[in-house]
Amino acid sequence: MSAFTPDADWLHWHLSPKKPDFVPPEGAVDAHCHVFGPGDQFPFAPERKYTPCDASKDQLWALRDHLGFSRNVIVQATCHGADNRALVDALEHSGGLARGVATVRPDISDEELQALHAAGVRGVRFNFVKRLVDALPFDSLHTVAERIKPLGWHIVIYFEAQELPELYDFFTSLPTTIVVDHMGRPDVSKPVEGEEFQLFIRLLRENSNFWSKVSCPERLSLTGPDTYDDVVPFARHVVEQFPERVLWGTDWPHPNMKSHMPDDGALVDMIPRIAPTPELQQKLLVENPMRLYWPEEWEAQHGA
Ligand SMILES: O=C(O)c1cc(C(=O)O)oc(=O)c1
Repeated sequence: MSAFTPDADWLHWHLSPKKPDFVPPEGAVDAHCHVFGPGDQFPFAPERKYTPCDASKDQLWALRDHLGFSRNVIVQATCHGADNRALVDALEHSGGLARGVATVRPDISDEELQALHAAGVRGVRFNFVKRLVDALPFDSLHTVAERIKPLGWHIVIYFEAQELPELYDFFTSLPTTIVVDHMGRPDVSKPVEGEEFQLFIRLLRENSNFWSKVSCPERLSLTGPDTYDDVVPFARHVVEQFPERVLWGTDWPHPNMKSHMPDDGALVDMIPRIAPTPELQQKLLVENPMRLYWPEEWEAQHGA
């Protein structure tokens, strides 16, 4: 029994996802997923904006194996605030098959940063989605960016498309590799070639340090769960334009989904629609995440 009761409208993650028809290439990485608690072991943060159901590391490994993936990148969920204990515990019990993205405050000590690095953390997340966090001032974020840069870490940013014009200059002032969550959450009722999404494309085109996750059709789609058809042209465009700078993830356990809970196997089956060739699939699922999260291993096998 968890010490926490999930929000009344909380949707539990899918308990019996289908076995995907698409078989991921050997060594595929689910590069965006979370662990929640368990709450009685790793309490949710007092400042959280939602209380989820538990989603443990062992449940994540079971999903990884079921979907035919080999590794995970676990992103610190906002319900844990800057308390990275659940993340670190998962990384330390992953047998080297998971790496992490943490949330840190500007006053974190060098020792704490080193301990996160030793556990497998390779990035920090800056969240600009107002329903999820109280925003930190840009100065603090710059301080964090300068603190983590010497470790070779990158920054993951989460924002919604309508915020990009205002945040654009701040984003391009950051000094590391930047990974954008969920394609910057486009409004998919607007055209791929329209002004809003093209600003995001410009961000990637003009700044070679920017990467994108082509994840979360379940959050972005307006047409619904069967095929998520309306998201496909956006994701495919990004994969085809920037094949060396894209990542894919399940987003399990899908925090804050209200309309439905996706079947993770069906999400995997979307991959060939957004990355239609074996070459693109290999980059999206293996080469790119390995270069970013396990560079020493990748370079030892393939050269820099
Ligand atoms: O859209 C969301 O609600 C959401 C939340 C979180 C989180 O709470 O960390 O992470 C995500 O990737 C997406």
